Amino acid sequence: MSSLELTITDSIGVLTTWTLTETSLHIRTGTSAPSTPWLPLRPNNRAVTQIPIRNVIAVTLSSDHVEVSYVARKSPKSGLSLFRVSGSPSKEGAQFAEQWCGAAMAAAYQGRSPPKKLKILVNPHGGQGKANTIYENKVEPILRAAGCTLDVTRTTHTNHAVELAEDLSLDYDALVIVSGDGLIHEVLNGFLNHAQSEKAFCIPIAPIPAGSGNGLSLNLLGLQDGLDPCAAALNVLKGHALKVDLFSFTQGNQKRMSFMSQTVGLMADIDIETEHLRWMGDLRFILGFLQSVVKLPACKMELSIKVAEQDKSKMVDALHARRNTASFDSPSPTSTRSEHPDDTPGSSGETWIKFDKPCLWMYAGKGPYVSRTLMQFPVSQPDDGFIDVTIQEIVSRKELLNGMNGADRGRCYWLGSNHYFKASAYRAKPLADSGGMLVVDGEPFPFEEYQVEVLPRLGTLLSPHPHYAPEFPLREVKESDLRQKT
Ligand SMILES: Nc1ncnc2c1ncn2[C@@H]1O[C@H](COP(=O)(O)OP(=O)(O)OP(=O)(O)O)[C@@H](O)[C@H]1O
Repeated sequence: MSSLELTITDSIGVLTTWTLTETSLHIRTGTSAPSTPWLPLRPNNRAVTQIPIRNVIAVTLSSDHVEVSYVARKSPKSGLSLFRVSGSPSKEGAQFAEQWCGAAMAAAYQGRSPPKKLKILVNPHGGQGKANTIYENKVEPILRAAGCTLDVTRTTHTNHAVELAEDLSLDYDALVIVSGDGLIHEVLNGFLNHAQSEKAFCIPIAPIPAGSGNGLSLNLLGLQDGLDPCAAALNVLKGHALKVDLFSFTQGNQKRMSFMSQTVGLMADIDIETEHLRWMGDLRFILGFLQSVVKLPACKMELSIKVAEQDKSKMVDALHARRNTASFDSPSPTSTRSEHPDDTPGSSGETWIKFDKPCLWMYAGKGPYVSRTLMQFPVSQPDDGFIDVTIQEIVSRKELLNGMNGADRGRCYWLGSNHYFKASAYRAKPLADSGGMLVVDGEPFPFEEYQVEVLPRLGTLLSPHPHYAPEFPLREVKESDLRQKT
């Protein structure tokens, strides 16, 4: 597309030029000045405002009035906010203005339409208890500017989201969840019991970070945007459907869904024991970690893991290969039954291994970040058909603290005492004399025998990228370096 220029007189009578290119919208008032991509337009500002086209939310034309809504940063380090700029095209330009607005919307949404009908769940109890304010002040104005129809429910009790998801109408374009990871867990479990379960799992879920860990949002949007509700709202409008593997979690005769993690041992203790510090946001996990290191509790359990890969270098190579070739594809219903029913050891080149040494923790899951401070699964991929299973051997307090330095960049991946497997299934059995906790997607479960199987590509999320956003830039770090340079 060659650039399209529209001349507009703004509300205070200043002549401006709006130039549309394939990648951005430039708004020039008066003489040009150095381009400042993050600068919002202010009256009498003579600079050029350069808006990435992805940040444009709506372009409307009514009688002789053109309005552009977009998100931008007030400063390079701040989060995104909603801005509007408007004015009147010259009389001769009225017809061209219509053409220009159509082209701008087509560029802004890459030829697609913004979602029309959204179901929104707001959990007033999530994280620091600010979900309502976050939704009303930041998210709703952006979704309204894009012309979406919003059907909002505030959850009133635990499992309310399960009940809502069980009966969810299938005609929503997306389900927006203003909370943390716990509410997403509830929604997926509601879908499991939906009368048209497979279709329900095709409704794309978009998280808006208003919980404590917000792991899913961090994994979809990255560290800079993952905790920014406006960036997450932009993802609701612009994200593509990304198919992700989910997990079937079976305990006794109870089957549930898990999408993010299961953990036992020290990491589980932290999650539960810092519950009352929810007001601290994700800092509660660091505080909990330091408290737990003093106790250094050992966890005794028997693990059987159906391993497909355990070579750490090969897993990194596979991750980078996937990032280079990933693309979006159209979602199709996927069976809720496991594709790995065959428990025969060695089936499909996979081998069951046993691990029963006491350990500090076992953490299994999908998505690099479980919270901003912990990249627990750096080589995780959305739909490789595997769950990443990690086991931290018992090490000294000093070694543990050293090893966790750089945990936000996945540095402990390379620790020799951190066993890392790509698996299609695993079973965990707590040993009789051991008390302990089991946490699934951040929620407490009975510390009893359970098993997990991967359900390939069952879930659907909205994502700006066809892969997880966070990068794992660390190549192999020598064990000695891990010990010394911390
Ligand atoms: N109105 C409510 N009152 C009390 N609890 C609620 C209410 N609505 C939902 N819940 C419960 O709040 C819990 C916490 O929600 P969620 O996990 O989304 O936030 P979080 O724990 O702060 O974030 P994260 O899981 O990202 O750390 C969920 O288990 C959910 O069942």
